Amino acid sequence: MIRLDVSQIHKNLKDPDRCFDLNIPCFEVKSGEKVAIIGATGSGKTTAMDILAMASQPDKCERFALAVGDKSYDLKQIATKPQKCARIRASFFGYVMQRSPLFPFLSVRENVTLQQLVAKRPDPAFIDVLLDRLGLTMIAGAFPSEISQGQKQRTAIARSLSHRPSVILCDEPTGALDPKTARQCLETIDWAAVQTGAALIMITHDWELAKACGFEFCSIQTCSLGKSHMAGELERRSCAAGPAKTRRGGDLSLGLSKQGSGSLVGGAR
Ligand SMILES: Nc1ncnc2c1ncn2[C@@H]1O[C@H](COP(=O)(O)OP(=O)(O)OP(=O)(O)O)[C@@H](O)[C@H]1O
Repeated sequence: MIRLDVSQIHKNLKDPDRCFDLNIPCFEVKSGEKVAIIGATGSGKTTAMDILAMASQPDKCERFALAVGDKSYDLKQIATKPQKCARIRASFFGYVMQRSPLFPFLSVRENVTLQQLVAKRPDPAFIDVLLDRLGLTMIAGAFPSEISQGQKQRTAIARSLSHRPSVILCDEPTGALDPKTARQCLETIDWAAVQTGAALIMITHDWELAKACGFEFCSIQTCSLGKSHMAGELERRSCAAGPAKTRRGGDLSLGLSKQGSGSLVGGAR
């Protein structure tokens, strides 16, 4: 059983002209669950995902815990120890970023293999399967400068799945792909999650595809706290308390907050 569980997370981003506050009051995802995070552009989805993937540290955090089998990890503590943090992240997390950079001097296959080596879980046969499912077998020996943007994106997906992570996080993984290839990729991500009983979290603007692949939706609500001060909030309640409820109930809807900022409201399927 895998369970990622966070509460009362806060992150502030600011520069001289503006400020953005992200809050995650409560978010939990378990083995076999597939959660699609949706929200208007700039609402804080990537900021939230970076924190959940341990790629960025929150400013405040009450609880940040990962359970894998009978072991549990206090990620709040681990995040303060860079070496241990890197080990846990490489072992348990697979993160497909919006634009995941590849090593330019390694081939497609070598880029994918590297993740397994870092996680100390070499499995060339599993790489063969991933390359095949993602339509990359023909270009396995090519270098990043010799392949298209969509092929780079699929290589990044293969890399993030290759070490059989416990938590798979994908930030718009199919953004650069045509509809057929996008579906093929999402099905592969889903398949890999099922193989390992992983928990799957994905940011997407493609609601139809996510719905077709059986994702549950979870939205980031935004509001304006001043002229140049925005805030975003992501919440998914404990499954023990029942399925996540919408603030306004029912299906996905797009509304406007009092201050006039976009607010996207979603809920359980
Ligand atoms: N250094 C900063 N100072 C102030 N605000 C920032 C800073 N960096 C980012 N932001 C703002 O934080 C908000 C959240 O950014 P984030 O990338 O998480 O949004 P997103 O929902 O993933 O957007 P998209 O859908 O366009 O990828 C945005 O409104 C962005 O402009």
